[in-house]
Amino acid sequence: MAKHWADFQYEIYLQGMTGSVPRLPTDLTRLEELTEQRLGQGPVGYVAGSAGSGSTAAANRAALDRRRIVPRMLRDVEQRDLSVEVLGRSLPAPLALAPVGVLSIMHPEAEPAAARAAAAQGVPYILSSASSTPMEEVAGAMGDGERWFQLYWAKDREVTASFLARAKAAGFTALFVTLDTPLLGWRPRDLDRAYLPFLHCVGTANYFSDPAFRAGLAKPVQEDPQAAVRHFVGMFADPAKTWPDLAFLRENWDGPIVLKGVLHPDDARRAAEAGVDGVVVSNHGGRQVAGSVAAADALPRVVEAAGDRLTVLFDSGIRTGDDIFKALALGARAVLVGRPYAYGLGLDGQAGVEHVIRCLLAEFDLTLALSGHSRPTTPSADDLTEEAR
Ligand SMILES: Cc1cc2nc3c(=O)[nH]c(=O)nc-3n(C[C@H](O)[C@H](O)[C@H](O)COP(=O)(O)O)c2cc1C
Ligand SMILES: CCCCC(=O)C(=O)O
Repeated sequence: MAKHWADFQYEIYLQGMTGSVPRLPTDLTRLEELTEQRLGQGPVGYVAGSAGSGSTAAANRAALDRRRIVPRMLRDVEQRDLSVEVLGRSLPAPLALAPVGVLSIMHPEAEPAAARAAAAQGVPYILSSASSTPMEEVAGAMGDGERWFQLYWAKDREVTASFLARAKAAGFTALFVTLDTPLLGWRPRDLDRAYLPFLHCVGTANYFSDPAFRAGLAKPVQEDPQAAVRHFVGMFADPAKTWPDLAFLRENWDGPIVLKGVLHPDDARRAAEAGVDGVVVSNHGGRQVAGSVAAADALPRVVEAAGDRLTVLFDSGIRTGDDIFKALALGARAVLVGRPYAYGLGLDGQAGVEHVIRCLLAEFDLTLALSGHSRPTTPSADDLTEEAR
């Protein structure tokens, strides 16, 4: 019989016969608390935190929880194939690791460990341009794993051009351009501790190692790290950008381009007109606009507007296999997951990230089968019911 992601379940039980249990919980919602006990409130506050009073992050969860699956019976789900085509590639499952910056605050092995975990499980890794490790080093750790690159679209054209050239040379194929962070959101949990993580990785980080970025500094990073961080916050993104500016990226990147952080159907239409390949329906895990629409509530209208012109991906709030099922049933081709793998990294390095990927996909495989499906492309709105708010 073909290997299924769900086999992880019996692997765990069978290992139990020799007295061993998983090192981390299989209910991934428990990871945040454990990571905080291990690493303290500063780093975990940054990762767990969100904009304002946290209402958007809560709404993301509520919008997924409110939708309930209506399982179907007797539909032969013995042989399942979770693979999906995304941006011209066949992925083993509808999952990728979301770009999460400054991972050295979670674990000293940081992004390379997360990227190795993704490559080992065959899942694409989207490297953040705010990585605490230079992108070439992360790419070098990945073997032939699928490398996608996330761009914060800098004010300084030379810095953007340098990032694109470096990413291309390092073998990154798709470009994820994050649109929802032209400014950093209002994040009280970090503000109250005056905790901005960039000073913690100024010696190593991707930005600070970039020649075009360094050219803009009056003194070398090591001599005045605070000035380097000040320069970074002033230029990593550009609130003056508008839709026509996308032409610069289209001209300077040969591979697929995906716009991350689209919530309005008209923005999806503009994305299609701009000639990009996809969008990620996302509110940045609730970290940017407090009071914003829940990502899952925005998804169906974006899917409708995209038609067959764009690949629609989804993130913000995915914690379980049934969340993945719901996002696909609402029209996403695949999902990204952020915080859970950052906690897995914090608790157990590469192995912790692999644990998170395997738990999510085992539970998704079982949810799919137990709901009467054997392919991730077949769930639809007909498989869901929506409870009253
Ligand atoms: C600590 C942290 C750092 C992040 N850094 C980035 C980043 O550098 N670039 C980006 O596009 N998104 C970034 N994100 C947003 C994620 O890519 C993703 O949209 C979000 O985490 C999804 O929500 P989830 O954490 O609920 O899965 C970050 C999220 C977190 C939690
Ligand atoms: C400068 C912001 C980079 C990290 C980020 O996107 C986040 O914390 O959400």
